Amino acid sequence: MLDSTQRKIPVTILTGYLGAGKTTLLNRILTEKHNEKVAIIVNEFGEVGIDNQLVVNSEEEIVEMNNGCICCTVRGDLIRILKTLIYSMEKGNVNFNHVLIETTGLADPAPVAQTFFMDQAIAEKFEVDSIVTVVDSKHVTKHFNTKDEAQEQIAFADIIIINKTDLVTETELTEIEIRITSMNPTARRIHAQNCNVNLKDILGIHSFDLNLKLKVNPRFLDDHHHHHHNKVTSVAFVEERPLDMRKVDEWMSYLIQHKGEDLLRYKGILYVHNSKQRIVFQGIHMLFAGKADRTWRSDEKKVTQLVFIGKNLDKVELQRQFENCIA
Ligand SMILES: Nc1nc2c(ncn2[C@@H]2O[C@H](COP(=O)(O)OP(=O)(O)OP(=O)(O)O)[C@@H](O)[C@H]2O)c(=O)[nH]1
Repeated sequence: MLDSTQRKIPVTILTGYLGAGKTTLLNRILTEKHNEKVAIIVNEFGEVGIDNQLVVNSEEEIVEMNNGCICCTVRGDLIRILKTLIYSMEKGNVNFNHVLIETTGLADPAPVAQTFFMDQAIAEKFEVDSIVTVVDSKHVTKHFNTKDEAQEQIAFADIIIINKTDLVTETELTEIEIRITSMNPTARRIHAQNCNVNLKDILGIHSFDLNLKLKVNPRFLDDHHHHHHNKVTSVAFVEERPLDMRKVDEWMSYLIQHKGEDLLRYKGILYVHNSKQRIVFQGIHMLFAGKADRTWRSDEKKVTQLVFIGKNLDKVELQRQFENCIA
């Protein structure tokens, strides 16, 4: 049980634009050895939760929040979840000494961090350890001038993981680094591939400094957040009939060619005809990969779950194209 003499529970806020590598980092935290026992809160933008199915099996406590963006509509949920976690720990039902919040790729981290200062009960039990922002080297230059969220995530970070360095040249990487430094000169920058960072560099580092955040945003502690995600919407499909993989591939080629710019993120688990394995489907703009994942378990329902996040998404058209892929 926590009392006032005990240290507060450190909280890592994990941000990064859509597809940057947050779940990849989360899986490292869940599988690699470190001293923390981490309770995880995962928030996704689409109404169908895919990430929870891409997270490795582990004994850690994982709570999903799928009904809105953590920085806007579901901040109340976040407070409730944190209070429930404390209550469950005090009852001896769960055990953790660190909390990690994976935000949606569109979340502004400031209001999430603000939660830990504005709600007194939360502020008594928790403290922000750091804001860790994962950057997709391949796509970040697209976002520098257009995506407020991506910029806020960088500006507000304590640690910036410059990920996917395998997809860019040395020169491109230097340019990205210069740009990021100009946006946030104080954050520590770490280069990575598949977020292969030393977890000691990101967990339990006490690098969140409120005064520094107030310099970045003097209104950080004002409680009026109006964040409209720049007309980004999501479309999700859930289908129990198996899909024809050849048709899915054709559909993806078509979408990438015609809608690649607008498709910020698309991902899912596919139930494919004549395949014993789940097909995991991952896309960011024009970069798409579908690969065989684990075998379907006998105790689970085979079902396709697919989410598209982007601008100008035509739900009716996508629905028609998706239905055309049913085997
Ligand atoms: N080539 C390459 N691919 C990577 C790297 N890191 C992650 N990926 C891939 O990028 C895709 C997106 O990674 P995720 O970890 O799901 O990204 P995310 O930030 O959790 O995505 P959202 O939650 O949808 O915003 C996946 O297909 C990863 O395997 C990397 O360093 N290099």
